[in-house]
Amino acid sequence: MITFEDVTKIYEGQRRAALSGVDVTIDKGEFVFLVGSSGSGKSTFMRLVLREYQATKGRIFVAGKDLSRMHSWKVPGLRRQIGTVFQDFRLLPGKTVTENVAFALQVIGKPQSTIKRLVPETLELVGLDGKGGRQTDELSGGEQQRVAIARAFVNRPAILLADEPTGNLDPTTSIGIMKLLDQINRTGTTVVMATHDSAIVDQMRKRVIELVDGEIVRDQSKGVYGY
Ligand SMILES: Nc1ncnc2c1ncn2[C@@H]1O[C@H](COP(=O)(O)OP(=O)(O)OP(=O)(O)O)[C@@H](O)[C@H]1O
Repeated sequence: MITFEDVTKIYEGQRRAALSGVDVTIDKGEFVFLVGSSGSGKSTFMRLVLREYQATKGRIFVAGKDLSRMHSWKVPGLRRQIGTVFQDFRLLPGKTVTENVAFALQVIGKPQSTIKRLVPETLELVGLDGKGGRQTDELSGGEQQRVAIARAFVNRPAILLADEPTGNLDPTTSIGIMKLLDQINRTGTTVVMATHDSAIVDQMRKRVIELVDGEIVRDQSKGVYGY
């Protein structure tokens, strides 16, 4: 589903590589934690998958497509196959839960009938049944993250990228969010999650890829946060 072949990324004006010689394959349906200290390259990895940036060297394949050869007009199509979730939720202010989730389908031109069906179905899946009419700023952090996950998943993407999704949440709420991501993964969606949350990584026992200064130093199945 995601393959990096000897990928190096050097941002413009930088001397040091943000990612260096990264070789990795993430198969369809896998759940992978990306760990590493701040600045080790986790977000850069995700931005390359989304083709927010191009690799300086090497090749990246996502859902069978070579991103270095992809025309820019095809990038929106790529991103439709990838849901994203962030630490700071990034919901639309002044809009209800339903409006936030529906918006993701409206921008890709889905018919109203599909939106009417998919939004309540997805809100139920993420545990927000009955909360569609609420303003998102009235919700708890955990509930807001559920809205963000519903929005990311409503189009049933092949890949879900989560960058520190539990970073703003307390441990109990975080466990609920992880159960939800695990449930989404079990539907066949490939999940890649960057995190500093050692307790969660140790508890979930999924594949762990560790970056240090842009290089993969560990790739462990059923791994833990640190040795
Ligand atoms: N747009 C940019 N321009 C220049 N340098 C950047 C840019 N984005 C990231 N970097 C640099 O690339 C390196 C990797 O950063 P990246 O954001 O990928 O790390 P990270 O592991 O996600 O960190 P964190 O855990 O703090 O989110 C860092 O040295 C960072 O300063």
